[in-house]
Amino acid sequence: MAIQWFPGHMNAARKQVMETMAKVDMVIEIVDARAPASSSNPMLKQLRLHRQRPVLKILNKADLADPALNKVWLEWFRAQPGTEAILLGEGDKAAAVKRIPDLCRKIVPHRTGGVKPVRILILGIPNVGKSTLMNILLNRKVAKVADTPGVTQHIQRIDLSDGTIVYDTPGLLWPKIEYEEFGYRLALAGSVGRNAYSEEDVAWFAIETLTQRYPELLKQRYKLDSLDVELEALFQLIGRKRGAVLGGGRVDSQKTADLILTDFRSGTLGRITLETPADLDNLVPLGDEPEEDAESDAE
Ligand SMILES: Nc1nc2c(ncn2[C@@H]2O[C@H](COP(=O)(O)OP(=O)(O)OP(=O)(O)O)[C@@H](O)[C@H]2O)c(=O)[nH]1
Repeated sequence: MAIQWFPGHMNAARKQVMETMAKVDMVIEIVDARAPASSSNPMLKQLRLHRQRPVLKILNKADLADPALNKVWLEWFRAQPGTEAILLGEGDKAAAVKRIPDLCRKIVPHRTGGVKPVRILILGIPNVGKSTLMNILLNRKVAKVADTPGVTQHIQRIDLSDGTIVYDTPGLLWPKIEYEEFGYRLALAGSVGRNAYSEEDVAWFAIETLTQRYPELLKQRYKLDSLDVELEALFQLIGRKRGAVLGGGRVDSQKTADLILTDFRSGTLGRITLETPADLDNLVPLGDEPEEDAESDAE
């Protein structure tokens, strides 16, 4: 089934981004530190190969991500050709953001003679925290800060007082999701519209991921003695523990899903990163999965 996760207006924005890429010296891509690979735009890799632009990866919301994996991802990105990377979200964010223009001048030293300004394209998926960052960077309210994905709309050229030129783009997804788990991780992080994935499916994905990667955090938050039950039973148990119960004693699935997603997104569950660089070796592109269903149908 095709997933409706790519709103129509993003097509126009995508074309604009490709054109703007030709005018800039470098790219800043803001990714979600909780899912740094899933939130990286695959289009950017292709465009950069073509145009050879260096990139600064900003791993934002680092305060919500696993501190040990923050370090791992930082090193991993830095090992990629033409790539610098920083964490953002822990500690003094304003101070860290204000250092970004200097860092950009180091990344493109041929522009730093003072004659020509450094031109930067800023990219990031919806809800990754781009507006928040831009507001600090520009030191004035130019963009709305909101929780709803896709609020920012047009590419804006902004000239900073130090001569840097910033092209700010709307929160952007890409037309085709490459891997199923990438889509779920983005949905869990709150960057994909609610019409793409059901909240219940995303909450199930959250619990499944947590049982595998952060079982202790899951047990602690929901006061669970053991996780040694089927996923469905675990979901029900969490609903009961959190009081999401309907009149007849049935668990309110929608409310349970909502509670789990809110707990994850707010950091109440703890500092969680949904993927590691090692996971990248085991991905199966969507459409290339082994046809188990076809076999079982034939039986
Ligand atoms: N915990 C945490 N929350 C953050 C951080 N940066 C942004 N946020 C929150 O993330 C949400 C989205 O931030 P925005 O700045 O509106 O994100 P955006 O990328 O501009 O979103 P779009 O307009 O949808 O493209 C807001 O609730 C912010 O308060 C961060 O570093 N840590």
